[in-house]
Amino acid sequence: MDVVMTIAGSDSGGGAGIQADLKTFQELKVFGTSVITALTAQNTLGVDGIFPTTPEFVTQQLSSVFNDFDVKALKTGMLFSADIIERVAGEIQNKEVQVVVDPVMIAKGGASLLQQEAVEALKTKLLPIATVLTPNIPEAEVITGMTIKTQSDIQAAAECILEKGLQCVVMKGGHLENDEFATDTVFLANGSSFKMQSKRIHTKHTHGTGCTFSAAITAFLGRGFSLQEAIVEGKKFVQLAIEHPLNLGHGHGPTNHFAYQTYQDYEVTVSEA
Ligand SMILES: Nc1ncnc2c1ncn2[C@@H]1O[C@H](COP(=O)(O)OP(=O)(O)OP(=O)(O)O)[C@@H](O)[C@H]1O
Ligand SMILES: Cc1ncc(COP(=O)(O)O)c(N)n1
Repeated sequence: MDVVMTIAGSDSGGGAGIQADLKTFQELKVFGTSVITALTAQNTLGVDGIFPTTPEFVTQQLSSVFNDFDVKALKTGMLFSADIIERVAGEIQNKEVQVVVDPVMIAKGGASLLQQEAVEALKTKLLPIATVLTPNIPEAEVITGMTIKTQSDIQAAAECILEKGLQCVVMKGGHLENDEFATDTVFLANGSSFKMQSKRIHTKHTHGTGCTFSAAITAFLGRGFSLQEAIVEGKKFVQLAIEHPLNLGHGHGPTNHFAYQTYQDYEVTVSEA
């Protein structure tokens, strides 16, 4: 069985973070290991508290897993501080592992999951060793310092991000104003690009969509899919998870990680960007 890893924060409400990642890994038939960067006291209504792990203990968790398992692919989610980012980058930079970076910054409820001064470490330490980055539009704006409104802004921001040395950036369109479609645009370092379009679901149950998407990409990479196949199939996984909500909690509820196995009937439209 292929082994993958998530390096992220714990969501006590189970919809995002480590919990969403491990559920996704399980559904996609890879063996999930985890390195916890912070505990959050959280539910579908918001984040009530954050208790970060010490950077030393993040390193210890990474060593324990890497000393025993052949990790094929990993993802990072909530990393919280510059210290933790530096520890993570230091531990993974010489490993033969595909690295999916979900640059988690702000939770849906508005809580900050990444300290402001950590953005520089993300850009200079983690992006150069990433295989793929999956920013939403506000995250891409913070990383590039650009304002992103149009498709040409998306392209310019993606090109700026690719200059950091990673192989691929998936610009997620969940936050774009479009009533009909949720469109993500994928840019590769070799100059090619493509669009992935799915039906926009009108629901408030989108807690953890970004975590679930990046975990699904990681699982497919771990299983040996090509980068493009892993990204497109990851989009299908998150689409089905949003489309068949569980209706849990009183706020922004979790997505449905079981849906991919139950309903295999969705086709993501892939076209030229
Ligand atoms: N309402 C929706 N209907 C269908 N797909 C959606 C919807 N909202 C987001 N998506 C898709 O879900 C994936 C995650 O995108 P999103 O922009 O929500 O990430 P995110 O903001 O980083 O998520 P999170 O806030 O959970 O970290 C993308 O593929 C996006 O297109
Ligand atoms: C531990 C953790 N990691 C990531 C998110 C982002 O998810 P969302 O933006 O859906 O709140 C979160 N809320 N909590």
